[in-house]
Amino acid sequence: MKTSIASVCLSGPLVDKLQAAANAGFGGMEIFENDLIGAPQDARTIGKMMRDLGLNCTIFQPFRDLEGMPEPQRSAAFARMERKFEIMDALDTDLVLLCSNCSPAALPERQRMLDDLHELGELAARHGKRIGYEALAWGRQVNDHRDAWSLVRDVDHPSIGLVLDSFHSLSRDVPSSSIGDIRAEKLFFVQLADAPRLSMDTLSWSRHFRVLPGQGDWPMADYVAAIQRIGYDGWFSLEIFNDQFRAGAAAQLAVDGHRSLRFLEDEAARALGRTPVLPDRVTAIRTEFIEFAASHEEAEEFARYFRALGFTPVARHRNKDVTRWKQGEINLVLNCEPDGHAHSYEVVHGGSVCAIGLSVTDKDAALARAEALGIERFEQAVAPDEWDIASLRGLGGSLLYLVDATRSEAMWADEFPLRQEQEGGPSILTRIDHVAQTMQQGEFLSCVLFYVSLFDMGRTAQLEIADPMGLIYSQAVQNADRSVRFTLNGSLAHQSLSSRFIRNYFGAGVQHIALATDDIFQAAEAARAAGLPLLEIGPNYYDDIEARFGLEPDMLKRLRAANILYDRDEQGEYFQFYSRAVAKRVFFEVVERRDYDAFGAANAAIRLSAQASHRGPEWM
Ligand SMILES: O=C(O)c1ccc(O)c(O)c1
Ligand SMILES: [Mg+2]
Repeated sequence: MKTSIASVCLSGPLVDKLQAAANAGFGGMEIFENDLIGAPQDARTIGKMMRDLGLNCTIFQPFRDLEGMPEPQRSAAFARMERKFEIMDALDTDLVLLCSNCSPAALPERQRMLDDLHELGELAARHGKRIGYEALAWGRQVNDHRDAWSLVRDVDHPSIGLVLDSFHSLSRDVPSSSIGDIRAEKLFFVQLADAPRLSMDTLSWSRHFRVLPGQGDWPMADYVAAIQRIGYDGWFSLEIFNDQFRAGAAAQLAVDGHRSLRFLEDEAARALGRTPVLPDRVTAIRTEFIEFAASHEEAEEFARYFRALGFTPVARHRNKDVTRWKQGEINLVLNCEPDGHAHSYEVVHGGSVCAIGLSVTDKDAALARAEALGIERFEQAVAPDEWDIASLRGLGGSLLYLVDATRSEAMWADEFPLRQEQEGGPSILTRIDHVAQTMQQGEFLSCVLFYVSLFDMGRTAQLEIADPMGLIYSQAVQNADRSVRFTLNGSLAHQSLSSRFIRNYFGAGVQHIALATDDIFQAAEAARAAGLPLLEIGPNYYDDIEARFGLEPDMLKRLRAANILYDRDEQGEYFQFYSRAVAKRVFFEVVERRDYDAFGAANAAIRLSAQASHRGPEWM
């Protein structure tokens, strides 16, 4: 796939955009006229810079309001176009994007539009240029690619072709099967953007909420497959207007953009029954371990929490100051080493989760896919007798370890041979239910793409959760059997819990870990008896759920006594309680699911309120 990105997607001065796109591996860039107008370099210099960076100028855009205009606007538009051809010569592109007319003056006369496009084709041909005609979703007369195609087809001029833009097609639910009617040699250019499903006018939606393929809700692979099926082999170019991206780092967006196109190319190849271009998406079997980095002092506090939650320190690492805590299937690793990644992480963030270990069906295939997606590997020195566990750079500088599921037992036995205490009695907590990661709002979409492009995971809808100090956005990524789930949270509000976490923590990271039990009441009682500091829930909540769910008095009493939150939907019931935060950074949740698949979103606001009452130096 020939990959391009529009200059408008990226933040910063034009030359920085060029550099970011080239570094990320794009073969071309669409130059937006405003980016050029604002640049201190002239068009010829920009054109030369692009060539030096190996970037094609794939299209110059946008040109507006030409076809079907009355005089004198009509002649003025043609004269304006002729001037643009000079800029295109300097930029070294022969293609200009003509948006369907949005002017109130545009006349609803098809023959006039055909005549104008034909005359434009003649003008362009004289200058060695081509015109790509794009139906904007809010165009005055033409707002559907089928109508744009019928004009292009009937004008039948070699210099007049079509531009498809997934936003305009999919925001109006134009069926992708209609692309089958388009002749490949008349399709001059393709622009791609995904978007969340929103109900708003198409112009506002388009100009503020476009996202990268894979970050939104649309069937992008079907769209691309339909285009490839007709034999198109030209550019696929990201055109993402997004307020967050404009405020973010160009380098990161360019890397994510390139990743999104690789992912999409692979999905489209699979949809077409062609040879995939990437190794299969990685099947994560379970969250094998959570690794905490801590100073000796903070390690004691973590250890108190682990004990109170029912964990036992079962073994120590063969060479290192690292302890394996275990309960049921759950492994927590507490790392107090004086150097290495965990230590560096601890120095920056304080005692916290520095790594997550996932067991996967095929670690080598996982690494190959990660590499093809431009996901950075992490390597550090290992002693000759230690396992070199493969790891990737995850969120906020933390690590994501990948272990072959068939070898995980051998890994534990080899790496942690020094027995400590015996695990006693049946485990109350059985497995890791989900891991909650908090990040800046600007990192959110990048993180979603990381998980869904690498792993065989889907996304839930994005939810808005009311924190007493502002909205928090939350979304989960999870695999089909729900054995691995991450919830992602971000907020723009300065004083929301998410934002305070990021400030206090110096970056994005794991904010809480949810552990599953088959008996929430037993788990809550055991935690209380063991002295786990619990998050207390106010009385009004219990009055509310009594009224909402018609709970039996006895059940209500038990929930209230144990600070357990409750939810119910059409499928089942959910029970949850929370610890206070260890070292003011990370807290634990215990959940029992009874045929329930969600995360208790209605309770999140209650939890946030309870935590907000611990603001100040004791802020969670
Ligand atoms: O929002 C716009 O005006 C606009 C301009 C150019 C495009 O290619 C497009 O898809 C939208
Ligand atoms: Mg477009």
